[in-house]
Formats: sequence, C-alpha cells, structure tokens
Amino acid sequence: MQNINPTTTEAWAALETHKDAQSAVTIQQLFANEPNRFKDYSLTFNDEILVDFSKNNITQETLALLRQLANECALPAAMSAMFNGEKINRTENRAVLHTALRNRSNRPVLVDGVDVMPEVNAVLAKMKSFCERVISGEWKGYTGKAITDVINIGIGGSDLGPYMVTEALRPYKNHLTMHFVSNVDGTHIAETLKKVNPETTLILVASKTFTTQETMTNAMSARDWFLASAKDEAHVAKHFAALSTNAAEVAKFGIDTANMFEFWDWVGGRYSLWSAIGLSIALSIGFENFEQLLSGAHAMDKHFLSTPIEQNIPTTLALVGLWNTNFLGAQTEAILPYDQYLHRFAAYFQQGNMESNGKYVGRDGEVVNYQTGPIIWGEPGTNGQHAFYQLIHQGTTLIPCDFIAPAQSHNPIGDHHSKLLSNFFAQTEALAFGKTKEEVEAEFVAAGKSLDEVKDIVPFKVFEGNKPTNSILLQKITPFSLGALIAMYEHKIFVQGVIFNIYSFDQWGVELGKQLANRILPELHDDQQVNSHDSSTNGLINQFKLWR
Ligand SMILES: O=P(O)(O)OC[C@H]1O[C@@H](O)[C@@H](O)[C@@H](O)[C@@H]1O
Repeated sequence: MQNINPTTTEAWAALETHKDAQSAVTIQQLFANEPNRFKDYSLTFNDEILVDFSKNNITQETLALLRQLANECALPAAMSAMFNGEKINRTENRAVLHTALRNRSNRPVLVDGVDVMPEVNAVLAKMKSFCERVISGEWKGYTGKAITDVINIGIGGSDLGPYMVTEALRPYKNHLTMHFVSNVDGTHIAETLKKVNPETTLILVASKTFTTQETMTNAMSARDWFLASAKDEAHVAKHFAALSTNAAEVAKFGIDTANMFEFWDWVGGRYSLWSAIGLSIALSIGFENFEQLLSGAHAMDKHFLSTPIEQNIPTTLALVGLWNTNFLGAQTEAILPYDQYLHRFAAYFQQGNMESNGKYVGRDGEVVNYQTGPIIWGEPGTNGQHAFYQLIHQGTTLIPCDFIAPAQSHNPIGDHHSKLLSNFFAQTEALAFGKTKEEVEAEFVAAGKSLDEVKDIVPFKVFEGNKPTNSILLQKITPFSLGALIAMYEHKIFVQGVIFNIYSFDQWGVELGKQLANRILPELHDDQQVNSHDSSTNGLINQFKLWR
C-alpha cells in the first residue's frame, strides 16, 4: 500500500476551497436547485438494496473532487492489494482476506504463493457436516440426547458478528436456542448457564488467539459447570468445539482437535464472521442460509471491485462520510436500523469501524493532521427517536446518520410496518428540511393563536434542518441481502482507511489496558495496601480491597 498523506493531494486542497462555498448552501437549497437530486444521488445494488445519499450537503463537484482524492490516494491499487493477498496489515505482517472466505467463485487467492481456497473450502465442508449432524439430532450429548442449546463463548470479533447476524436472521432460525457469552463478569456466564442443561448443550469456544482472558475464563467456568454433571472428561468432546487459529492452545485446553474449526491469521477478528467464527450462525440458520450470507457478501465484493467509482456504493458512502467528518466538521456517525432484528447492527460496526480506523498514526509513522475514523453508535428506530434524536435535530453537534430499513417485514402484523417506515421516511425529511420560524408561526396562527402571544416560544420550535443522512432501503432482510449489507460497510471502512493513510487491520490500541490489567490482577489476590501506581489508581484499588 502506498503511503500518501491525503492532505498533500491536489484534491484535498481543492476540497478545502470547495468546502467554503458548499458550507454556505443548505441541503434544502440543493434540492430546490436540482429537481433530479434523488435519481442523481442514489445507487442500487442487485435490485434489492437502494442507497440514497442525496440528503447530504454535496454536489456533483463535491463528488468529483472526492473521487479524485480516492484516486490520488491510490485506492484502486489498495483494493487489488487487499483482494490479492498482499500483506497490507504491515504492522502484523499479515494479508487481509476476509473476502477469500466468501469467494464463492473459487478464484485462486494466493498468500505467500499458496492458494488459500482449498483450506477455506475444507473448513466450510467440515462446518457443513457438523451443522447437519447437530441440527438433525444425530450428534448426541453424553447421555444420548440431542443438542437443544448452543453457547458461543467469545468476545469482540468472536462475539459481535455471530450475535448480530443470528439476531438479524432470527426468522430463518431452527429449533436450536443460541446463547452468547462475552463479558468476563461472572454474571454473564452464570445467568446463561442457569438456562441450559449440560446434557443437551453445545459450547463453542470462539477465539482467534485462544488466549483472550475473558473467553478463556468463561470457557474454563463452562467446563467446570459441565464436568460437575458429566463427571468424566471424555465427555468434553461431545459438548465443546473450538473456533480458532491456534491449534496448540486448543489442544492444551482439552478440546479434541477433531472438534476444532480452523481459520487463519489473515482473518481479522472483526471481519471473522465469514470464517469458522460463523459456526454459531450456521448452526442457528442452517448451513445453506450461511452460504447465502457468504454469497451476498461475495456479490458486494464483486460490485466493489468491478463497478466504476461513480456507481460504486461502498466507495461513495466512504467518500460522503469522509466529506462530512473532514470538511463539514462531524466527529461521529449514527447507524439507525428501522428493523428490530438489526438491534446489534450498530454495536457490530462500532467495533468494525472504530477498531479499524480509530488510529492517530499514519502509514508513514507520523501523527496525522486530519480526522480519522468517526465515533460510531446507534440504536434501532423508533426507540432512538424517543431517546437521543432530540440532539440530532436541535443539538449543537453535527451527526450524520445512516437510516436502514427493509421494505418487507418478517412480521407483517396490522399496520406496524407502515408506521415504522413512516417514521423512517419522516426522520430523514425532518433532518434535511427542518421547520422554519415562518412555518412554526403559521402553525400557531392556524391553531388560533396570535403571534404576539407565542413569540417567546417560537425559537424553541424551529428546526434548522440541513442535517446529512443516508437512507439504505432493502427489499427484505435475507441471508443474502444481509451479507451484502455487511460487506458494503466493511468496504466503506476499508476505503476510508486507505485515504486516511492508516493501517485499518491492526488494533494495537486495545493492548495497553490488557497489559496493565495483567499487572494489577496479582495485586488483587491479597489485602495488602497497594502503592505502586499513581494516587488515583492506588486509592481505587485500596478502597476496593476494603469493600470487597
Ligand atoms: O478472538 P480473540 O483472539 O479471542 O480476540 C477477541 C478480540 O480481542 C480484542 O482484544 C480485539 O483485538 C478484537 O479485535 C478481537 O476480536
């Protein structure tokens, strides 16, 4: 990957000038000036995902400059470097090949000269036969009963993706009840184990490294709980499987390597739901549906690779996002799914985006002089409307939002879905167009009030509008369309990382906390006063020791 500070490009300088002119124009005015704005600023994927980015403060000139920026930052070369297995994760000396995991075309993908596809396909075949045996009931627990419950023990990328997708695809689920345990807080595993029977529970220990403190602690507690009933360690093989890259640690833990589903160091944790880490997804919805998820992502990969930049959906979303953060001053982006099944979608991309692009050092090793990844957060609509939308509409912080909704509900009860979608449409309209002082006054007058009577209240009821949003309308949330949607966001993050000139696929920022926790843990084993830290940390630890 090339090393180009984006602020040194011609496009960046032009965008700085363009921004001054553009900031003087509102989204309302842009719609008034351009009658075809919706048509000209929306793209469709596969006739099932519509991405409308017209309600942003952009013109064709903005887009042209942003595309020039992407080209000056060598985006096409970076794309082929990633898809072709180059070690673009330089700080860990690894390739980045989640796209190979869903490479349904089986085009050879070489890492160090070796095609990874045979290994990918072998693990998929192993997952398929395992899923079939567990789902059909052929796989028996230690007392001869079929499996009823599956617990995925993992954290970060080994939890968020599988949990988000199994929730998103609940309409496709079978009889297996899924549970996800991530937090090292004993409450998480304890409350989960209360709900299940060791005779009929399958435990997936999901960890790329198989050394993560939270996961190994939860897995050991689950093992103790299991053995308290099963008594014999030989039974562990019927109830524990490992999803990992680390065969040695899996064997040390006592899980039969026949029950290990492998993946590779070129799969980043937050991009791993397509790998063996997706076993809980495949168990929950069946292997064929899991393959559909992979196919949807693969279709988006093909779109991303082969569609010209003007029609390229992930690239366009990345460029518009970058414009909002680096030129219009936004520091955050909200993801707001109008679909209850997508209730973990924002949490998933909180990790996906913030762990990938939350970096302050560029690929040149220097501190960057521009904004990198935004703060990502969100909740499903309409819950968010009654909680934090106040600040989006009338606060002092600019919050670009992605609104996501399916046209078809899996639960078409009464007029729920029309009501839900009326809110989806209304919110982006309100955010873009707002309500003027004159409109507020006219409403009062229509209600029989005099302007004099209401003049003190009018300012509080004005909505400035001009708040940027993207609307992402799907025909229906299916395994295929969800796969495409996730891959769309993954590539958006990739494109931004390329332009930000950062390494998007490492995560050194999570290490210091782990290191210090490991230093503190032994200090908590006795009641001795601690004085090896700063006064705040000492004070907190010592109070904890007094109160525990
Ligand atoms: O899958 P394992 O190795 O347990 O890691 C789980 C998580 O750990 C964190 O520290 C991060 O680095 C995440 O990217 C990762 O997904």
